[in-house]
Amino acid sequence: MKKIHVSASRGYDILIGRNLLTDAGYYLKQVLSPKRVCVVSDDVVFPLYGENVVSSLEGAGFSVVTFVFPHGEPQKNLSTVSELFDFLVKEGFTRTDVLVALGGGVVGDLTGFAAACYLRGVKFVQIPTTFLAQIDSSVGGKTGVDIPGGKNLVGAFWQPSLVLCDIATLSTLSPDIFADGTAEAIKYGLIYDADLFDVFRNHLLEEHLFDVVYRCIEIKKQVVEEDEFDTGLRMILNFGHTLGHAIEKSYHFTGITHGRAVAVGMVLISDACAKNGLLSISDAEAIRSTIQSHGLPVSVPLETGSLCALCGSDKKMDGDTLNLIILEDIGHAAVRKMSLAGLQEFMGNEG
Ligand SMILES: NC(=O)c1ccc[n+]([C@@H]2O[C@H](COP(=O)([O-])OP(=O)(O)OC[C@H]3O[C@@H](n4cnc5c(N)ncnc54)[C@H](O)[C@@H]3O)[C@@H](O)[C@H]2O)c1
Ligand SMILES: O=C(O)C(=O)C[C@@H](O)[C@H](O)[C@H](O)COP(=O)(O)O
Ligand SMILES: [Zn+2]
Repeated sequence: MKKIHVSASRGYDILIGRNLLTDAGYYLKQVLSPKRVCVVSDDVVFPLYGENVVSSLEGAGFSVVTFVFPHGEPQKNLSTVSELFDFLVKEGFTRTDVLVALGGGVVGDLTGFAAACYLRGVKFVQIPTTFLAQIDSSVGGKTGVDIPGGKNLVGAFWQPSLVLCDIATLSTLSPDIFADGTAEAIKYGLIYDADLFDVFRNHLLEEHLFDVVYRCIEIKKQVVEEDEFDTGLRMILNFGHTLGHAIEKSYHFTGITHGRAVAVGMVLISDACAKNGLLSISDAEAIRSTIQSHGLPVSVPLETGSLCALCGSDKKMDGDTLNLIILEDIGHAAVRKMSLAGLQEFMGNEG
């Protein structure tokens, strides 16, 4: 097992290993001493891993209740959060009790947001079970839900108290859901680490899975420690997300997953960077073919112009100015300020 510590407004450890779920109670007890724990999960993950986690927590002396909701992005909304609040009140949860998010990014984002708000803040633990959640969403404290107006538009920065990253849980993922995580892992290579990108370009992920998970978390830790509240460097983690989120919103958060939408967003922006002379054409081609070769889409049947028009609700807007994440080279991202009309032009649309 390896450990990464994140120093943030509230510091915490990320434990990365295999078969950690069985000892979840032990690890939780090292950092927290609640009377009660609420395990929040979805209806796919809980039948697979819920019993193991609950019995480990009970074995460590915690009193455990469970809140399980239907899986999928459309459930990452205020109505599910409200049901969770009602459940916690009914169960008499107090400020010293703890929420445990067992699942993918949907469960983690929603549980973290509920933890940030319930009684003005209770502690929570992340037990991510998708590739995406292990390398990205469980780390860094961005929590939140979607509203019809846009992706993750309601949320809070609320760091977990512990992250248990059990690589063994990835064995039950379908190839499609695994590929969603690959999109975010490729993102880290593109924005921060050209050698990491080469792992994907050369199809070495399977044999280096543990190292890739570790490296992605390490990159996220470094970025978050420098800019926890997303006012500068952290924006690079949003590479491909401005258009990706617009795609998700166009599909009303159903029919395309976050990882796939980000994959398309990264290809569209890389191509635009090449057209605008910021990135070489050969790099843009390598990005497209690498993403495609990992079972991810590189286009959607939507007009880029209409996607750009949806970018006004991007959280990187500053008044009328968008902070767009661009690539200057594989491994090097930058922030470029532009208006929404400028974005249309950058993408090769006149409006
Ligand atoms: N907070 C952040 O920093 C951050 C970062 C990236 C993404 N996100 C968010 O994460 C969400 C996407 O997360 P995701 O891709 O994990 O999707 P998800 O949580 O919807 O999980 C995908 C599917 O996999 C199933 N699943 C989960 N673990 C499994 C396992 N071990 N075996 C079999 N099935 C399993 C789930 O039930 C679900 O049906 C999006 O809402 C995105 O906005 C947040
Ligand atoms: O942690 C971050 O910062 C990220 O941008 C990671 C992204 O992969 C993630 O999808 C995040 O939720 C997007 O942030 P948002 O602020 O645009 O909602
Ligand atoms: Zn993302």
